[in-house]
Amino acid sequence: MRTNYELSDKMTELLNSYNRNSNAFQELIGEGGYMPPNQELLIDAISALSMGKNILLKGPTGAGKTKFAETLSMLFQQPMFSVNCSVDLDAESLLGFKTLANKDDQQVIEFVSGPVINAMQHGTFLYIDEINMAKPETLPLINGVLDYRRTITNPFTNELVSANKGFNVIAAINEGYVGTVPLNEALKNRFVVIEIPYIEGEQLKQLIQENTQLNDEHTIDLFVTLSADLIQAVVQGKIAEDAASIRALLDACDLSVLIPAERAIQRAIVDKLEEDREREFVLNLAATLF
Ligand SMILES: Nc1ncnc2c1ncn2[C@@H]1O[C@H](COP(=O)(O)OP(=O)(O)OP(=O)(O)O)[C@@H](O)[C@H]1O
Repeated sequence: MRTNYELSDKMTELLNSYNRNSNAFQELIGEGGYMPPNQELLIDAISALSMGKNILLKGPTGAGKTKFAETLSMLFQQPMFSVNCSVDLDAESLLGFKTLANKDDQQVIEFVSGPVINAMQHGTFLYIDEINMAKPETLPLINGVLDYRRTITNPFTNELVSANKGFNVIAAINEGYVGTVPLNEALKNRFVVIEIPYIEGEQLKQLIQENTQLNDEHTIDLFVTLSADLIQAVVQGKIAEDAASIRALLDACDLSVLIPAERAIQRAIVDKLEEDREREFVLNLAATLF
């Protein structure tokens, strides 16, 4: 495989174990904490990053996109600088800013690098979360960083910065979420897209067992069923996407250890919904299960 930088020993071990279909592959992924819904998703993300391509993790809220990025950063043994996008994101929060500093009793102007420049210079991963929350005019600033050039002329210092070996970009997008804007085509074009769906069934059961304090198997099974029903209701347009978030489900599982499950669901899932009919729908669902 042609790579833009040498794979770490751990990566080589990982790909070898995958090729041999060994359990070591599962164990290595397990260490990072992300539970992939299928192996293709994992292999495709690892392959793209190994070849120096940017990946765009696309999926609903609380589907594990950030967890996946952290797991990839662990697998590649690459620290990760992060940018959280919002409408306020500007060149300074991406690239850095100038400030006054004291050097040898003299005041000098220093440039403090932001996450993009830091990740490029250190040759590490850069995670851009909620990439479609940024104003459309902001991110094109880093188009050159994201394509074959892997460079940027820092507008604050006028220096040309080139990415060091190992620099890679992982972005996350939650399409259709309130406040998001469609991703600019030129920007989207610079990524390989990896869809991140919610995990379900046995995998979700295992995630609940490993990540919450709930250990009653029957109750866990009910939460797994609740999750499947919520996902279906989202697909049918009956409730907002947030209702099916695995993050919220894990909170409900935890709370149900100390308070009744229905109330746990109300606090963790129902009360975040905007409309009465959505809240009623989920409450009814919970009442039929618990
Ligand atoms: N497949 C999964 N494997 C491991 N953890 C998961 C998975 N899906 C969800 N989670 C858990 O759900 C919670 C939310 O995950 P995370 O923050 O990564 O989601 P996200 O997709 O980045 O959400 P958002 O779009 O809201 O930022 C975390 O506690 C995470 O561990």
